[in-house]
Amino acid sequence: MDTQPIIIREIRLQPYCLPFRQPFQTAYGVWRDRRGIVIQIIDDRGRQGLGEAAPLTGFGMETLAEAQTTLEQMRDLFVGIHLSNLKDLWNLLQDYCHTPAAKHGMELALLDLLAQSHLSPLAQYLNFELPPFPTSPSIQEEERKTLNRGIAPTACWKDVPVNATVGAMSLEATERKVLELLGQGYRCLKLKVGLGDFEQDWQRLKAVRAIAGEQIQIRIDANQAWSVEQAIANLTRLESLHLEYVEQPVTATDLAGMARVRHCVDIAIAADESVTSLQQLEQIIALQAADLVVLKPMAMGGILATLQAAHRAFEYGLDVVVTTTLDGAIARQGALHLAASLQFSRRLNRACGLATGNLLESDLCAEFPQPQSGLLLLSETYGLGIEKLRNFP
Ligand SMILES: O=C(O)CCC(=O)c1ccccc1C(=O)O
Ligand SMILES: [Mg+2]
Repeated sequence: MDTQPIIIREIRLQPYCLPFRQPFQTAYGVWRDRRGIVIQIIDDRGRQGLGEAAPLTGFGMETLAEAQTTLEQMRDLFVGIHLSNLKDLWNLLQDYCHTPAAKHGMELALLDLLAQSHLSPLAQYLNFELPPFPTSPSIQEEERKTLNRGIAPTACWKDVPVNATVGAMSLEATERKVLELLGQGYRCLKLKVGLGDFEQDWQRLKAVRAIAGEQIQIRIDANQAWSVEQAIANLTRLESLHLEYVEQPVTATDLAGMARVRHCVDIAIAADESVTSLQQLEQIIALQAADLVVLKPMAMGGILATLQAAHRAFEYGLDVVVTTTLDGAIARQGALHLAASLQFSRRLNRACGLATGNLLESDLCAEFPQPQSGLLLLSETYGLGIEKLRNFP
């Protein structure tokens, strides 16, 4: 194994703008495109590491302009630096916590290089306990079946169960979308709610359960839209639909309110916007405000901080779901490697929110993994596994 340190020779920054296929609607409003910055690092041996910084409103992240400024500062400081391991990388970036998207992007490009220099896929590099990819098709088939039921009792990390993401849309459009997604083999659907009248959400969710049947998991995301009283009333009404969980029913900062909702309704509560740092996770634990946490590497300031938070959550008995922030292919691939490495530790056993690539009209690279039967497959390539960038605007 190549244990020589990597030496940063050049850092390139390239802004991008990727339109959504259809405007994506959440309780935050309508998103038409996704903007960010691609980070390309060349090391002394000519290898390329790729990262992506894409801040998003509502998750305590910096603005795009701030991310750009921070990345330019890093570019000027980091050329010539030697890195041998995760600890070096952690130390290099620990002062950049106030610009989580920029930190995420730089970290990911360096993780890509470190994993390549260790001749490992990133998921494996993140967790050296990981065995080589399972190669026997029979084993893979067995594991696939098990994963489709939402449990991962055997040591499989080659593919990750994912949920389909459905924006807030009309009843008819939701029904069409759900049929399409079930046809593609998804076993877990996540619907955005909380936009207008709860009556509309209720009709939509009832229709989705009727179409999907009881075997499909349905999770919903209110993106902070409800008051504590509304959340209790709405979720009580939804109990009969046997939802998997509700994400962020109330304001992110109202952890006591979220704890109250959790104690009043018979549906699992997931903290999302409420957890963008380890400190916030500790508060959620202290107040018993959630049953599980949704972790977004872009909002947490990188893969390593998310890994740390996930282990903390598991330690306290909270489930974890890794999701993207509707990013380009580079950041999605990073989140997928993280989810795979956590899945190997056998603690991550819920579908992750990583199947967001198809919401975008174009992407950062020509080819990226497509979910198959509700699973995202990892490639065996070293590092992040993205070889070729597309020419993007
Ligand atoms: O979880 C998913 O399916 C996709 C990720 C997602 O919904 C999301 C994407 C961008 C910003 C916020 C959120 C969210 O979960 O609230
Ligand atoms: Mg959410």
